[in-house]
Amino acid sequence: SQGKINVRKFKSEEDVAVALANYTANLSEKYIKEKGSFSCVLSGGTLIDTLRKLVQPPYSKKVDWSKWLIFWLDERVVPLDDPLSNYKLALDGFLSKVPIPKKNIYPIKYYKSAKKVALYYETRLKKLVHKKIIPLSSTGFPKFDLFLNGVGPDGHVASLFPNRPQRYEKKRWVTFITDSPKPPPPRITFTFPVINSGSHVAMVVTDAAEANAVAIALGVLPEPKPTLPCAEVKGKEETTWFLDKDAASKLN
Ligand SMILES: O=C1O[C@H](COP(=O)(O)O)[C@@H](O)[C@H](O)[C@H]1O
Repeated sequence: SQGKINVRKFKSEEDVAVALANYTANLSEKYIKEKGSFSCVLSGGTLIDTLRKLVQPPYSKKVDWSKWLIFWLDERVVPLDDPLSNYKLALDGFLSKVPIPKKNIYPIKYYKSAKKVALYYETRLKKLVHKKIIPLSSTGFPKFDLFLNGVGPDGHVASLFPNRPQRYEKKRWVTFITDSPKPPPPRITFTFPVINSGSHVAMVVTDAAEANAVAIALGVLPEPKPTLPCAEVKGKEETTWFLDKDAASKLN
């Protein structure tokens, strides 16, 4: 079973950034108290900029960064120092600003072959589950504490796109795509069974370009068949949509 869905609407992107910092800092405190660590899965795109308040006081002071574990929702198959890399984006905009131990950051190693990159990350995750660094959910997939997801204008989430088969993957933890409609074409991505085994999922959307996708996902506009990938995201405890005025503009 999946958890409840919350929709939080804000006047501006700035207000979303503040609320997201508060929400993430509170969850970090809760999980560290309960289990001694906090696993956080980062997407690329605009999300990293929306996280900017978290690395500033008062939030940055409240968080025990030494207990954070960082993973990626998806990655572009490019070297880690390439401007298109989601790792580089997170490093420059977030990770370089807070004292998360290097050993707790799990970048997705680059190989030329997308298939090899996906296999590498899945194998790495399986080892972490075996060592009990990440727990296994009753679903048989790893259980992360928080997913911080963005949404694309076409309704994609992670690198799971509307007209691509990866969104239907049921067995693998990580899969790959070589013809992503959004550049660059080769990417790897967590699959839906992994995302939907996560405890908390934040869907962070701050652009008018995504307003239609948001309204479809939240049942205000009719769903296409098959529905959009972003409509299929549901965390085990809760899914919280953080929307600014523009992203929420088609909800009323
Ligand atoms: O390509 C990607 O796009 C999505 C959405 O990005 P946004 O810029 O529209 O927020 C992102 O979540 C994903 O991680 C990224 O690889």
